[in-house]
Amino acid sequence: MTALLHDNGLLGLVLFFIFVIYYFVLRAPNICRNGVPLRKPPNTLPIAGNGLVFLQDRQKLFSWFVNCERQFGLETFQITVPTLHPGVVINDPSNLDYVFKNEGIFAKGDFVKQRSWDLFGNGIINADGDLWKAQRKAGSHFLSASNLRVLTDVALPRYLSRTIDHIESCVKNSRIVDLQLVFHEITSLLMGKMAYDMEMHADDDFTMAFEHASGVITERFQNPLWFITETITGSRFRKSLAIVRKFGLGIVNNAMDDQQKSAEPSTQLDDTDGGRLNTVSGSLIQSLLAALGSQQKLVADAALTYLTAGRDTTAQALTWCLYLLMRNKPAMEKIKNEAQELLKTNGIDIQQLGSESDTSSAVFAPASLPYTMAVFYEALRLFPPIPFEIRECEQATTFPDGTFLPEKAVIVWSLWAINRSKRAWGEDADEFRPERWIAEDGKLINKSASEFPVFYGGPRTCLGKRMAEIIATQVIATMLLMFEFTPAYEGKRVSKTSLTLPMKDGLPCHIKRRDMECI
Ligand code: HEM
Repeated sequence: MTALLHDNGLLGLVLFFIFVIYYFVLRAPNICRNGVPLRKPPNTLPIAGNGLVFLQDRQKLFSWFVNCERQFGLETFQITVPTLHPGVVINDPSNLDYVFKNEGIFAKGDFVKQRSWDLFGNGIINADGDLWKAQRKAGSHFLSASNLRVLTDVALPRYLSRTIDHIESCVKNSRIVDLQLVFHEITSLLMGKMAYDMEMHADDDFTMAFEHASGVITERFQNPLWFITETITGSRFRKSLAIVRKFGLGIVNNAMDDQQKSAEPSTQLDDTDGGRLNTVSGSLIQSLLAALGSQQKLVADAALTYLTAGRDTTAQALTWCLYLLMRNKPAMEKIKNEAQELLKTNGIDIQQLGSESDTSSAVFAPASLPYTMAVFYEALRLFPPIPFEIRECEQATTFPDGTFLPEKAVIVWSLWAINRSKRAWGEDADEFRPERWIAEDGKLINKSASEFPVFYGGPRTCLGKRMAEIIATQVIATMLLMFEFTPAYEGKRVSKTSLTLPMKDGLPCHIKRRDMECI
């Protein structure tokens, strides 16, 4: 088809569109519930279907999903997009639960894989079967309880202290600080050291290239003709991919060198902080190498997928969290008071906060900071780091609500819209109200994966939820005890096009050091 387009220009294009319309629109079967075709969103066009909706800017697309959720409620509705198999949008938790529990039926499928292949290849997010199992096992080892203890006791205090030094020097020089960059730097240092034994930074060439490539991959999900438009507009994308691939192979080569160097295991037990961190350093990439063998490209795909899964999502969640807090001073105060009380109860001197010898990490655990966790969860609700999910039916099936899905049907759900459902969250669903997460006994309310699917669910549930929660509580509590933040921008912030939810133009802030004597 592509050759035809190149050789015969306009004629090729016309034939191509006829083919598309015939194959994907006129031939497309209607999806039914109890024998009745599903309803379609208003303004669905005869041939273009809902294709134009998906070409819109992402904020408009988010709003479209929210409006549909408010109009259809739990009812599953049909969407059609030229070049795609028939699709449905789901909002009903019982359907979501069915998807989570039947991952053999609902796979990423060709639709997702074709678009994300250039960036993730066979990395865990795209992999099925044995390849998925091997990467999941390697990840479970990396995120074991003992490694997470090294994260809380050694790695996070170390990198947090470095970040605080950086913020303090900006404060002294009255410089504006981009908090998105700050959080990205913390998670880059953490993941770089613990997962790959590498020094990684938020503003290195690799990160910039990865961000650009992720934006282009997302556009592929919105633009049905991406494979044509990219031949014209894709030169920066191809350069970015080359940088990302080179970086991925670099991680693997380093790890292979380390493997050879440490072929003779040391018999000395090093129980210092540095020693404990060194035992974890590179543990993810080493487990991936052990699990996947020496296929360098595959190991590099796996490593890069873990990097975006863990580093970007967590940094973005923290960014939106601080964005919401700056608009809600009482919530900031409550976090500060909660953290301060905890330090007092445990006899920890507040003056040592943020130093290399800071021991607050031992007490700043998610379970001890319910209000801080409530704020984090409320930020995840309003700004889910993975705002959309797409799956494809590997075989025909029927949802619990009676919707029959033929093989290859595409299932879409928008976390952005589900998390703003007035039916599920009340009339104030659009508002930031962390208290909705606190039960009468003061503990955090637990929601099932299908009610609050930000970390996915079932066998493929997010492996790093605990890691993200630990990082969030420590970082938020420490930062709010030490500093006051006010926005250095006007109006609202929005996200930029990406597979995840980075904030467009960052989160520039004025920061003031709190007088710790007076706290
Ligand atoms: C707030 C932070 C985070 C959020 C909201 C989040 C959310 C998610 C979601 C929605 C998925 C399913 C993605 C899909 O398959 O389409 C996922 C998968 C995954 N996440 Fe997270 N994640 C977070 C942090 C982390 C961290 C810190 C790690 C650690 C490295 C991590 C590792 C993974 C892995 C390995 C998977 C793939 C699981 C599988 O397919 O078996 N995530 N995450």
